[in-house]
Amino acid sequence: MKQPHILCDSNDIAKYVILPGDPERVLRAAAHMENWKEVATNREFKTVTGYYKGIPITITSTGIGGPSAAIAIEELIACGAKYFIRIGSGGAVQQNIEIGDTIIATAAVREDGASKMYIQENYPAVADFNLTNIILTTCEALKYRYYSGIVRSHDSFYIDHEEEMMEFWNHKKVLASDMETAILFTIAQLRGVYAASILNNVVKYQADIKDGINDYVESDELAAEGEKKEIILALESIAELHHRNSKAS
Ligand SMILES: O=P(O)(O)O[C@H]1O[C@H](CO)[C@@H](O)[C@H]1O
Ligand SMILES: O=c1cc[nH]c(=O)[nH]1
Repeated sequence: MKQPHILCDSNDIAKYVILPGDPERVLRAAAHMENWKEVATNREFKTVTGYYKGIPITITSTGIGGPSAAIAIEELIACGAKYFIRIGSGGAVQQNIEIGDTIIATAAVREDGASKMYIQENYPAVADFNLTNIILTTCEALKYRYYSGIVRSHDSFYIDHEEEMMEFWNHKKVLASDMETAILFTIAQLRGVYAASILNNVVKYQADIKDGINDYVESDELAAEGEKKEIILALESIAELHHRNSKAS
């Protein structure tokens, strides 16, 4: 049965799934795979399935924010997906994080609305330890500059107290903001699938968000390089995970 929003069924979806927000990033990531084909595109959800080092992998865009990400994730799970790696963009909440740096989330502050519709706020949004550990060791091997720790997922860009809010989370050692990591981790824990999240930093801490996003849209070289790194990191991590899964079975 085709799922109502992603317009895919279980024949279209691999066990390993990569989740960018942006549908255009799906195609840029697919360019690193072999024999891929676009399975479906509907609204913000673009799905391709192909192979990386012979391993079937699906890439689906989630769109912006928790509600659309939740729809994509639930429908992908209904199609049999088991492992999810988000490849997102984020805004730094710490001064030392540069544009294009890689952020590997261990957990997310649930400042979004969608995850609260699923379960009360004291339920933690945590990354899958095994999958995240593979990403960390793969990142070390690739020699990417990276940070690992807590991120914050939110629902609103242009609120009046954005600066104070950033300062608050800066003091709480949060690394970066995005909009989908919290819902991904929450749903994965509730449904018994495995999730991790990699963010490419596209905005310096306390820089004007709009300028940062514009730089990104204008393909700022560092941000584009950061995106390429997160794509390769996700694909290489899935290759390592698959290798371990095959040995264990
Ligand atoms: O670039 P993506 O993966 O969409 O991620 C980030 O970018 C969007 C906002 O500009 C939000 O979806 C946020 O989480
Ligand atoms: O600052 C930023 C940049 C990307 N995504 C966010 O959620 N925040």
